[in-house]
Formats: sequence, C-alpha cells, structure tokens
Amino acid sequence: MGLSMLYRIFRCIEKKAKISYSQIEEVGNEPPLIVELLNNMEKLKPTRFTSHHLNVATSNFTHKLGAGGFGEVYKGSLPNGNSVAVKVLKGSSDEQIEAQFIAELSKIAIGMAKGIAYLHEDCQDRMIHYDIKPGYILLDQNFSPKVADFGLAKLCNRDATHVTMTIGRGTPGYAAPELGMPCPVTHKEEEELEVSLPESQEWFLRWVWNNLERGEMEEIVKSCEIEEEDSEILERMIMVAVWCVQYKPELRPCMSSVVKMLEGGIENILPPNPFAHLVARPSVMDW
Ligand SMILES: Nc1ncnc2c1ncn2[C@@H]1O[C@H](COP(=O)(O)OP(=O)(O)OP(=O)(O)O)[C@@H](O)[C@H]1O
Repeated sequence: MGLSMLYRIFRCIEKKAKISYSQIEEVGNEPPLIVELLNNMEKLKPTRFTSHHLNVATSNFTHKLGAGGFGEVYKGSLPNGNSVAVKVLKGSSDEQIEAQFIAELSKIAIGMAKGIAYLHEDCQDRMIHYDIKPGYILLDQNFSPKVADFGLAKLCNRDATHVTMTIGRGTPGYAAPELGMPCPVTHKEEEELEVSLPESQEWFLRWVWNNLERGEMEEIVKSCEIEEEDSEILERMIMVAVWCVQYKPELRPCMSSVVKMLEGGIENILPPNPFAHLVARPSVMDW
C-alpha cells in the first residue's frame, strides 16, 4: 500500500507544484532562478504517511472509488484539503511487493535478451543495434519490453563474424570497449552491460567481481536489499551481467546463451575475471 499511495500523493503534489519553464528561464541578463528551482524541488519530495494518517484521511477506508487488478481504491482527504485516491494492494506485505517487482524485472530482462537474440541470431540478416541502453527499451501495458530506435543499426552478413565500422557508434558507458577502437567489431558488442560508480568511489564492477571471486555472492545480494527467497533470480542476473561485461568480445556469451542463463536453463558458471586483460591474456570460451 505504501508505494502505491506514495506515488498517487506524489502525482497530486507534483501537479500543484509543477515548475513552469518560464520560472527557470533567464530574465533579461539575470541568471536562472536556481534558488527558487531548488526550493520547488524540495517541495516535490514525496511525503511518507503512516497507516494512522491513512486511516484518518480515508475515514477508515469507507468511500470505495473502484478496484484494479492489484487492489481497491478509496477516496481520502489530506489535512490541507487536497483530495487523494488511496490504493490498498492485495496481500500487500513488503515482501510480496518486492517479489512481484523482482519477477517483473526478471521478465523484462529476459524479454529484452530474447529481442536482441532474435536480431543477432534468428532474423534473416543479422542486425546489430549498436545502441542498446535503458532509454531504448520501451514497455507496453503488460511490461513486455520492445527494443526501440534502430537509427544506428546495421544489417550484416550472417557468415561474417566481424563488422568493420567507419564511424564511432553507441553511447559511452553502454557501448562495448571495442566500439571506440579502429578495428572490426562483432555482434558481441551488445552483450556489454551498463556499469556505474557507487558513492563509495569503488568501481562497482570491481567490487562485484571481488565478491564473486571470493565466493561471497550473498554480499552482493545483501547490498541490493533483496529478501533471501528472491536471491536466486538476482544471482542469475549478476552472473549474466559479469559475463556480459567481459573486455574481450570472444569471452562474452551470445544472446541465446544469455536468454538460457537468465531463464535458469544453464547452470550459473563463474565468469572469468573481467579485469584479466589488465594483467594477462585470458583463455577463450566457446559460447
Ligand atoms: N484518482 C481517482 N479518482 C477516482 N477514482 C479513481 C482514482 N483512481 C482510481 N480510481 C478508481 O479505482 C479504479 C482502479 O484504479 P487503478 O488505478 O487501481 O486501476 P488499474 O491501474 O487498472 O489497477 P491495477 O494496476 O491494480 O490493475 C479505477 O477504475 C477508478 O474507478
């Protein structure tokens, strides 16, 4: 109930406090009204309500507005007079919501991997998208992912294992390392996944690998604040991610193997050290 309710309250406050462009545009030679903008952003922060607040706001959930697949919706009124709709999720323990969220996430990851596998391995001519990133994964009303924006895509001969590129493609941070190099690339460039630096300044991938190498998968799972029951899906995703960020394209699995790994059809195999190229030449896996 908490998440859904927060979302609705947030939308309601957002509408009231929406900042118009004119407020942040420059006025004559004056700089943008940054302070005002930051103050407004502060007001946009979601508010947390206790169950007591919700009981009072909805008069103990007396006025039912309707029901959706995940629960019933009640009319409420906040102390400032704003009307709100409060949704009570069915079986709404945090664990159940989390399990549902992880299952959706896994479904999206598998659907996306299947889409790319089709482009690489099943359609008549192999197609390399070159710019796979979260912004180009669209979701329909059933959360089925669609790969979008083929502006940089290239059709390739299925027999050719390498493609020569004349211009830089992809987005830094998402593109495979060889995309920035003046040498032929392979369809394996799209198995590279996003890496990011956490606040600790430790390179996230290095931290993940250090834990994996020590056999401490539970440390990674723990850092995601995921319940024990949901850890299996997450462990598979972590393994796949580390396979997909291998520096050498020949070490990265093809997308049909990624699909099998995500679906649990292949046993989790510890990936090679993604930093091995910095110290020694790794052996080639036959994916
Ligand atoms: N802000 C609102 N004002 C009035 N009625 C509302 C409001 N929000 C929801 N309702 C009522 O509650 C019903 C269910 O809304 P809800 O948003 O949960 O639908 P849903 O998105 O289809 O649900 P779900 O995602 O659980 O399948 C709506 O059909 C409508 O009758």
